[in-house]
Amino acid sequence: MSRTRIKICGLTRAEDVHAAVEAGADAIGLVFYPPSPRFVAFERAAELAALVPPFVTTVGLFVNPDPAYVQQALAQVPLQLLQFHGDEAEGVCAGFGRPWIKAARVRPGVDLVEFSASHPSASGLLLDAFVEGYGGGGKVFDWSLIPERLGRPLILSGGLDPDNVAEAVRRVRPWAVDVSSGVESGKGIKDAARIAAFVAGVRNADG
Ligand SMILES: O=C(O)c1ccccc1NCC(=O)[C@H](O)[C@H](O)COP(=O)(O)O
Repeated sequence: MSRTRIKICGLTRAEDVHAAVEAGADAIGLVFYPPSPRFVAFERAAELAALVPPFVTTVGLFVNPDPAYVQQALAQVPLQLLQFHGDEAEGVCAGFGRPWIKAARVRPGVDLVEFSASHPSASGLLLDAFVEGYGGGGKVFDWSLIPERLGRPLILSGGLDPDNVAEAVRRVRPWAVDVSSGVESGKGIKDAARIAAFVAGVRNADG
């Protein structure tokens, strides 16, 4: 079994990028959704992305973006992967010539098999809890709603933190986990000790 990959999302400060990389994160997420408290403008995002070493992936997160806005981001920030966290259709997500993942906002009644089938060229599916305001809500969803086979890499998110991530990894065995608020001391302010504890929890579950 390969190790569980780890993405730390919603970074806004240089010290948080360093903390994530030092702790062993595989990816960092930059939020390009202006209403979010974790939003970063392109200039700032480019500064943060410049701190990311080779073999750590920089992910750009969008919510129902105007395609021109995504193109601007790609022109100004070295993003290796796009994350669509709204209601974007396959045709929109696939239109940028970059690998992308699609977030499903999970609540009872959501058909994840159908959701997966309707985004066939996504590199992976990120499962997040349904919250008002799209994401980063720190809410856990019922993991038993995840079907046995979704046919593509699964990124588990939604309310993960240093205390519950080991159990989440053991129960779901996702390809990767994604965390934002669970490693924060305030909205958009990451806590280095919590990031390190989160990574340790994942490694503990990996065995
Ligand atoms: O972080 C935000 O503010 C945000 C806003 C709109 C859509 C998505 C957003 N964040 C998503 C994430 O940070 C993660 O991919 C994931 O949802 C985990 O969030 P959390 O439950 O806070 O750990």
